[in-house]
Amino acid sequence: MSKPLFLDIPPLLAANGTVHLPGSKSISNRVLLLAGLCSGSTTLHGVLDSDDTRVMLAALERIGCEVVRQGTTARITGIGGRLPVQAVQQEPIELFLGNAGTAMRPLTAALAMLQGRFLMTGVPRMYERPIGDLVDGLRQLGCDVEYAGTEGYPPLRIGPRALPTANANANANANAASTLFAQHSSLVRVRGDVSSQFLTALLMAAPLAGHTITFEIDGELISKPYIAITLNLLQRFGVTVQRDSDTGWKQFTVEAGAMYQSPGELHIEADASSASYFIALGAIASDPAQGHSITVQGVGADSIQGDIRFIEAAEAMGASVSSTPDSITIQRGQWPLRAIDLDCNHIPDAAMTLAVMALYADGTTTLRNIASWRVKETDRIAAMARELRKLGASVEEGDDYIRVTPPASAADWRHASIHTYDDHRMAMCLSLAAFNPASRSVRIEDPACVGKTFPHYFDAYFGVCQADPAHVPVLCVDGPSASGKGTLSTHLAKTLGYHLLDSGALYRIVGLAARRTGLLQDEGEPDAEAIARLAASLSIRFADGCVWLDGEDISDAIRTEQGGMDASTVSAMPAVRTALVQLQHSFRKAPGLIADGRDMGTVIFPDATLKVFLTASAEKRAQRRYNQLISKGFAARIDDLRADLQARDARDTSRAVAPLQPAQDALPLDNSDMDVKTSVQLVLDWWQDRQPFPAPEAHG
Ligand SMILES: Nc1ncnc2c1ncn2[C@@H]1O[C@H](COP(=O)(O)OP(=O)(O)OP(=O)(O)O)[C@@H](O)[C@H]1O
Ligand SMILES: Nc1ccn([C@H]2C[C@H](O)[C@@H](COP(=O)(O)O)O2)c(=O)n1
Repeated sequence: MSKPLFLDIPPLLAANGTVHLPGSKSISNRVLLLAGLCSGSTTLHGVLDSDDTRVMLAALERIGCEVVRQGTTARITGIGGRLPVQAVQQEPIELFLGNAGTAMRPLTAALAMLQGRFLMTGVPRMYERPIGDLVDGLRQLGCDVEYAGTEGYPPLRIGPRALPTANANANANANAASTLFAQHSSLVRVRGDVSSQFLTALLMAAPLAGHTITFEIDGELISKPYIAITLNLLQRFGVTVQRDSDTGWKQFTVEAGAMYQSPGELHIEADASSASYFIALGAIASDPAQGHSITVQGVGADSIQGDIRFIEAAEAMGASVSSTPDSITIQRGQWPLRAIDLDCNHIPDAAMTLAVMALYADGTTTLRNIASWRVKETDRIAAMARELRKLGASVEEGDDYIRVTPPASAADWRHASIHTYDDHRMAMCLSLAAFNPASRSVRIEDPACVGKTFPHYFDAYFGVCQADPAHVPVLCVDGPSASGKGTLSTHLAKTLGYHLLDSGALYRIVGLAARRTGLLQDEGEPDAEAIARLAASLSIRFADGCVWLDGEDISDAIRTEQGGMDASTVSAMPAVRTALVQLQHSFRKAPGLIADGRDMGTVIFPDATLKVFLTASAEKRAQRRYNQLISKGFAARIDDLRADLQARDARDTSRAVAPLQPAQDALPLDNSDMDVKTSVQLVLDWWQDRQPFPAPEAHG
């Protein structure tokens, strides 16, 4: 199945718990490149695993670095400031960099300083993000960078940098050329008011020039904290950047002889911009009166990231925050939040979160000096204004500011389907709108876009959010054995981003445990009360697609036909059914639940949003089960399987408690002649019909 089209977030009530954040994107991509330019190996711990770092790693491998990844640790063996011979060739090497500005800009600068040929490409939005000022800066250094599409924008074609000898194009002559170059110095003028990434890129590449370079900033340098990260990390890789004595932000000099030196090992702190969503979450929904708080691990008071100053802005809006060197704890302080008027130039990315916090403020919030929003993953000022209006807010936007007035009253909040513009930050910060006082659910379109920096964002978010169970939507799939409930339910859960309850597995586990302990035997009447006590005491865990009982993976053990019959036997015991009710209810958590079984719609979740009763002819079901077993290498006889299915159906249907039968309000679905894809789509259409949002449009 393709990427989920949307994620519906039910109304949320409160937030409490601890979140472990992924590594910083800004630091990860900088240190990956620096490690790639060094000699020798550098081991980086806590590397962000996301779209943007993946394109950087792939590019490093293509230019000749050795990359070994294990979890969040990466060992990079760098090229030592010089391309390996195989990378110096006539045909350009294409490097696809997606929509990763933190890869496109610094890689362009570094590669342009070297002696190879490259074609720097990306997604269509990347071709709308200006890069002309960086290219101008590189050309001042003798770099050969051409626009392969529109002037001023990627894609870019890079050729060997001109060196001051007659035949300096060859890598072999680079030593002689750089000796000559060391006697030179360059003054490069760089615009500072569009993106600080241009200066970052030039500074990181400067040691490759082989001579002294002074960068002079034209205009006011924006996003200075990002330059501070660059300077800090360059220092850790042995490169000192000298700064002007006036403000420190007008002139930067990298001396000839500066050379990258691997620090050997480096730990990357968690992403401060990603922390902003959880800082805001704490401020909005962690009520100290209920003993609630949100703790963010991995980034804190010692952070080198500029976005850590989001804390000050959140405090200005009323958050109560305390920090350790590597953690932040947040609770609700003033409520409603306080409206603010803030220059956000120092926290451009995290400031988007303030725009959503503004929905919960006591007046109009103005965020200023955010012109850079317009050239990010999308035009974030326009996008934010449009989406906040959908929720019921009044929004004024200017070239470099946004002004947000919350909905006048609870009744003015709207159900909104939030378009995310392939922008991870739009998806993450707008998820906070689900705490609205009108208990409106919020649809986040294309939720997978968070993969750019925080692939497991929604797991982390729902892991600390609480909802009234009555508000958590449930979709029940009941029906006889082998009708395809599990298959359908798994696809639905994946597509809707919901939790999955395989209630049959619970009865199978009880059956297995009862047989293992001798409480269930082929002969004699089993002691139902003893089996119910056993059921209540079991330590069951569903994780990583497996079923665990007391630490043992029993996924296969419960799937035998004997397991099915034992499950059917214990499931007919009223005491066993009662013992499992609470456990089944505990699966009902935000954002929603797909419940697969026999009595999901009739007994366990009678208030479910949608109930499907799935059937298929006994013949088809036996055939499917047969195929299933044979494909797993088990011996099977179709006649036996049909007989077992019919015996199980008879027992499940005729038992006194919670028999297998359609709920009165269930929609029947006979999939005897329907493939999986069609039945999944049909149920999704039924589901969509019951949502307050318009049907989504497919996206690429
Ligand atoms: N619509 C369908 N068309 C064809 N095959 C299907 C369809 N739905 C499911 N199947 C196949 O039928 C087999 C049984 O499906 P599944 O395990 O999902 O059934 P089930 O109802 O959950 O069974 P049980 O109640 O025993 O757990 C699987 O191999 C599955 O791939
Ligand atoms: N809600 C449920 C789910 C399952 N059972 C029983 C009936 C089945 O024969 C047995 C195994 O279920 P399966 O894994 O095949 O779906 O468990 C039930 O009574 N109520």
